[in-house]
Amino acid sequence: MPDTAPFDPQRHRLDMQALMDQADCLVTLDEIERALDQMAAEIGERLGDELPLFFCIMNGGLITTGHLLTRLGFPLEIDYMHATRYRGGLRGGELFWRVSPERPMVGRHVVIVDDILDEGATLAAIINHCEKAGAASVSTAVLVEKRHDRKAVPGLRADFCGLEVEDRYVFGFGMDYQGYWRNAPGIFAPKGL
Ligand SMILES: O=P(O)(O)OC[C@H]1O[C@H](OP(=O)(O)OP(=O)(O)O)[C@H](O)[C@@H]1O
Ligand code: HPA
Repeated sequence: MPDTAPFDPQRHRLDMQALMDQADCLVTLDEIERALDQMAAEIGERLGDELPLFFCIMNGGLITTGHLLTRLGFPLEIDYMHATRYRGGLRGGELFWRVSPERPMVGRHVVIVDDILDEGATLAAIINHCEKAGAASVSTAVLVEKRHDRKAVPGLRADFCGLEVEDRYVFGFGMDYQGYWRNAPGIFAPKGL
C-alpha cells in the first residue's frame, strides 16, 4: 500500500536523529579510508593497464565509487546503472532496473562498484547482465560484505572487498536506513536490529 500520509519532515527528522543517536558504530571513517586504500591498490595491480569501464550501482554505490575511483591513478571510464531490490525497505525483493546500462561493454573490462554484498542477488544479476552484454571480463568491488549463509549464489564473493560486517542491517557511507543516512561517515547498525 502506498503511504498517502503527508510528508512530515519534523517527525522524520526526530526519528532519524534518534536512530543515529542510538546506533552502534561498526566501522569508523578511518577504517573505511584504509580499506579503500587497500582495494584501490589491488584494483590497480589487476586492472591498471586495461582501460577499465567502471559502473557505479546507484544509489548505494555512489559514495564508495567516488572515494574509490579518486584513489586510482590510471585512465578509466565511469558510468552508472540503477538496480534496486530493497527500495527503501529492510528486506530485499525482486530486482528492479531503474536505469539499465546503455554504454557498449563488448570487449571491455568492466568493474561493478557497490556499497554492499548482502544476499548477493543484486550483484549476481548485474554480473549476468554484463556478461551477456559481451564484457571481456566482469569484476566486482564492494565496500562491505555481510557475513551469513543466505547468499543467492552459494559462496558468492566480490573480487575486491574492503570490509566484512556482521549479520545486521547496516547504514552509512552510501547505505540507507529507510532512505536516510547514506551520508553518515562510517558504518552503523540500528540498536536492536
Ligand atoms: O546483496 P543484496 O542482498 O542484493 O543487496 C545489496 C544491494 O542492496 C542495496 O541496494 P538497494 O536495493 O537497497 O537500492 P539502493 O542502492 O538504491 O539503496 C545495495 O546498494 C546493493 O546494491
Ligand atoms: O544492510 C543493508 N543496509 C543497507 N542496504 C542494504 N542492502 C542490502 N543490505 C543492506
